[in-house]
Amino acid sequence: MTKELRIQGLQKRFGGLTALNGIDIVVPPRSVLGVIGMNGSGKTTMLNCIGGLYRADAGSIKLDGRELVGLAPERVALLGVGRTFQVPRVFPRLTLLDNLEVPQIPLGRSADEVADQTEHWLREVELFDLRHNYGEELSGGQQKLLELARIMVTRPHLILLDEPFAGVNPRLAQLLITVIRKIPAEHDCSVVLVSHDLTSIYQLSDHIVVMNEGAILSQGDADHVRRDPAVVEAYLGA
Ligand SMILES: Nc1ncnc2c1ncn2[C@@H]1O[C@H](COP(=O)(O)OP(=O)(O)OP(=O)(O)O)[C@@H](O)[C@H]1O
Repeated sequence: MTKELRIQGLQKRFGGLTALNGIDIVVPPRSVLGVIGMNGSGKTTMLNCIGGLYRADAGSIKLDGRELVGLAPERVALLGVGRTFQVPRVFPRLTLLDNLEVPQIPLGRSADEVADQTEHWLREVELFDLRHNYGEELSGGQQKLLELARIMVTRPHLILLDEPFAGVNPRLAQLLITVIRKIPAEHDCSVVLVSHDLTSIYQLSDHIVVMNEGAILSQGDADHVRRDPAVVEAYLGA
């Protein structure tokens, strides 16, 4: 069952720089949260704190009441949080089949279940015909699709997508949008989507958070955020 993500008072500093300055966000079950903001506003840092790559200095991050702050990335992953990266991290020397089978090893699934999940997700991202190819043979956009499939085979409760559309050609970007849109309802999983691609964010998100210098500048649905004078000013300049 999908779980609620509740972030309260999240702070992260790097030396004298405050990258996150008291962030409060709730991501309800089966929803898509879009996160936008200028370069350096703290979007990736927030994903890194949720995923356990960075330890927050203050605040809490709870997945259905379970505190994630202080857990190692592997523990967070085992609790059902999947993560993709700005530069996709597929296994370059493994076939696509192996890329999707490896993450299922710790889950103790039967061989049939592993094969079913693998085939399902390779078809979903339209890479099944390339299943015997190596990760490194894919284009950058195909690698982003494979990376998404690789976290989805674990049946996560929450996925964190960092710039999934960056450097992806329009056809594959549209396929990514189609796949991401179905995830909450069909796979009972919430999505936190960080992107500079406002059109995709507006299309996909139930709720949008606009970050600025480590704080939340605005939040609401697409209509609210698009019209918020503070957002217009931040994006278009005063
Ligand atoms: N590991 C780190 N060490 C030091 N400073 C860091 C580290 N990670 C991030 N920062 C700093 O924290 C601030 C927020 O960075 P972050 O990458 O979270 O921003 P972002 O909104 O994701 O930016 P972009 O849109 O460019 O990816 C920046 O000033 C960045 O330089």
